[in-house]
Amino acid sequence: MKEKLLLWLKGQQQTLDQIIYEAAFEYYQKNSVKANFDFELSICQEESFDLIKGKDLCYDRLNTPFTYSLWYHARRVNTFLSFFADALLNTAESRIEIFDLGAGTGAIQWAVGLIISGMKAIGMSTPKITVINIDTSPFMLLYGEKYLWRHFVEYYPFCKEPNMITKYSVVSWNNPENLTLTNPWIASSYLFDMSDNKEEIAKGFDELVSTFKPINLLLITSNQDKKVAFLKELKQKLNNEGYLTQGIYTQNHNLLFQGQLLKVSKLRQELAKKHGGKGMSNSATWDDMSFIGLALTKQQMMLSLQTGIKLFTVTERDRTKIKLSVDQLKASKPTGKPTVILGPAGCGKSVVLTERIKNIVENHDYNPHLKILVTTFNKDLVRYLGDWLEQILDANKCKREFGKDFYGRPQQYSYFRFSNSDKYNIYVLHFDVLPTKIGSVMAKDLKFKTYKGEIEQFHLDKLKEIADDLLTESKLNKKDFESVCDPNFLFDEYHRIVYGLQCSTYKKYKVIERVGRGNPKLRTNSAKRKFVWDTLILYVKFLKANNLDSFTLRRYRFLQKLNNPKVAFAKFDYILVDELQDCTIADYEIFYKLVKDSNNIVLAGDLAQSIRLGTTSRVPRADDEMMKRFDRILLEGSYRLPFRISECVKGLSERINSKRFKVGNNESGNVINPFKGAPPGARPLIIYGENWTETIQKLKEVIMAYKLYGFKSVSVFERDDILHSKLILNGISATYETILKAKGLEKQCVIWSTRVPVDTEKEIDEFVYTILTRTSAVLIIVLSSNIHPSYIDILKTFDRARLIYWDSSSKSKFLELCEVDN
Ligand SMILES: Nc1ncnc2c1ncn2[C@@H]1O[C@H](COP(=O)(O)OP(=O)(O)OP(=O)(O)O)[C@@H](O)[C@H]1O
Repeated sequence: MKEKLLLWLKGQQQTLDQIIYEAAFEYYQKNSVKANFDFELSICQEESFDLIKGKDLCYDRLNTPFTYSLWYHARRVNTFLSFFADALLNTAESRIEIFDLGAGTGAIQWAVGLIISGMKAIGMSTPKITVINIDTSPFMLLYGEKYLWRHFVEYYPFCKEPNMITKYSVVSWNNPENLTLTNPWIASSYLFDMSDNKEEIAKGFDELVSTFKPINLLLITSNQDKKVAFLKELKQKLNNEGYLTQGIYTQNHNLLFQGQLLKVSKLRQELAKKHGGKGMSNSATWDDMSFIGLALTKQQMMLSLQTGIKLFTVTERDRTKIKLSVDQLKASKPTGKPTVILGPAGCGKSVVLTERIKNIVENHDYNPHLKILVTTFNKDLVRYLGDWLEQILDANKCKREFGKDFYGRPQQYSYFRFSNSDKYNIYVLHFDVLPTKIGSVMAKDLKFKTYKGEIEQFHLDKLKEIADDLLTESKLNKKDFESVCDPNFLFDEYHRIVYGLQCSTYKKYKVIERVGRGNPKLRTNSAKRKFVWDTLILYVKFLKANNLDSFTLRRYRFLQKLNNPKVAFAKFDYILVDELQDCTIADYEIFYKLVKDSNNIVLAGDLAQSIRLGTTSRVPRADDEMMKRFDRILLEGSYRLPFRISECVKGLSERINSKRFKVGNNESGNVINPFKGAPPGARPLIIYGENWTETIQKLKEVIMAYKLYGFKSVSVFERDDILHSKLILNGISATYETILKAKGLEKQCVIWSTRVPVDTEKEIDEFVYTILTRTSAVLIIVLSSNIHPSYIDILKTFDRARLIYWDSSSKSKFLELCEVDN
């Protein structure tokens, strides 16, 4: 029978060539009209050589599957035929579910479809087969389904349902229809080829094998020394677990199909003539010289599983479904010691904090006397933390109540009250409302100013006015003092040094070490320092005289009250703070005064996202007397950022760290590293348009194409209202964002517009880094012609192999800005 089947299969060579050609031709006709088609094609062609060079191919461009199918698809089908012919002829099962991990354009599905068509043709009965294609690239899966497979079943109609059921899933498969898995086989095609995280993927693969207990396993990898060595390690492990090696398939193995794909090669040559592209004119062949395959088998009890399959760890937004990692779990256990949890953007600090609260509450068995404060510096994050707590706390044992403003409108902050409790047990409050909500410090608002921006501007204008007047009066040399008259500098100096380091007297201020403040430098005891102090004193006097305050002044009054032994406060049993990078030493002092036992303070954050305090931010250190006993926990890897984006922005995160050392703050931030099991996702996209029409047109195309990654709306950073409204006018769902509002939160598609400079001079790196690390799926960077020089410096830190230029003008502009030869 095998001979007969092989003979039938051999006869299909030309038909398969024809199908790949037809699918590609249809794709070409539909897509070659696109403005960036030529550029895309040539880059995809160039990038496909990365595979040969042993580098990672990212599979995240529109045309990647098209060029891939014209070279690799046929080879892969050829590779898989021998294995599946052996396996299908030897099985007596009536149903088989094949999981193809790293399915790409679906070569396994083709091989299996061809074999069962052949078995049918020679009169054999065939099992009913379900193929579940799982891949990290939605582009590859889409091309496999909508082009290749659609044409394939026209020629091999036996492969339609019910004989063969095909499914496609990006990254993981949840078994949405509760399919009963009776006889799963698992194939992993080139899954362990990713250079950086193959160990982690192998770990996940091992878990899959023990969960699904597949009878047949097929592992395929590129035939390169390191990858073969890795495969051998894996083989050893699986052998130890009882899997027997059935066969090793290499290029020497007798491949069924030989020679050239004539139709496909002809198309390649036509494409080369019309569009160019390195190597495009080369003929495609059926030989596969570059793989090694390993088939394993284990006879075992069949299972009836209804579970799903997870290829990578995907960002999970539903708090109840998050399975914490071992490190996260460890960090979430209350230790009876003050704790600092540090880690890069998206490593799960907020997840850990909420889990720790749950543990505390459960350890105290929802005791109605328990009093916990959860606070952070961003209103929306306060809401988010409250939502997460609501999801994981026992709804039968506590209820949430939202705070209300003066007019009774619900606010983002909330409280949890346990059953049988006559007071709030958990306070989830924005830091800026602490003085008023728990310190009874009256807010002296600027009644005539409504918006936060307006209020801030009022303070800046006042500082400028006071500094200028003082300079004129004191007859100092204007030029020498210009830098210290900058109202932004004065505003920050007041918050970060005078309040932050609690310099209540000039005696202290004149000599204090202003760690991390950079320029302008103020020598101790200098005339400049005295000038700054006098200005700030006049400013505070002005506010007091006019019955006004600022958020810093309110905090200061709160701390004064806490320091006053005559004022009694009902203290908290536990205090947990998210985004510690926004805490000054004075803020830490507030926490110390508010907690009954300083062992019960937990702080979490990331100094690299320090957009308020910049390089002055610091975590409690061993040399701070009151903070000596802090346990430090470091979490690693970002669950939020797709692998490729982490790789791209790593240089920027390293630069932020080294900058801190340069200004004398030796407390380093956390360099971002992709979480090893994170899905690759798409690389950041670079777009440039000569004018608005061109920019919006390109953005529309990109958004349409990359929606495959699952986002519905885009988030426009930073303060670019024109871009935001133009997108809305063009029917694109978009939100207008500022990083002060969005820090600590995440968005599915971030657009960073480089058109508007951020309104801070010093923390640009931290600002932009925080913007770039908000995305959980897609990042689009829109270049502009008059881009701020600091933004150019940031673009220069990007790993260029980890960028997608949308078209040639976007590429030229990027390289021109970064002064790199095109
Ligand atoms: N173990 C996990 N499994 C799956 N998803 C996770 C896991 N841990 C965290 N996440 C997800 O990763 C994202 C980032 O988590 P979180 O907001 O806690 O990170 P963070 O360190 O606080 O980020 P930032 O520094 O930006 O504030 C969230 O969507 C969260 O649900």
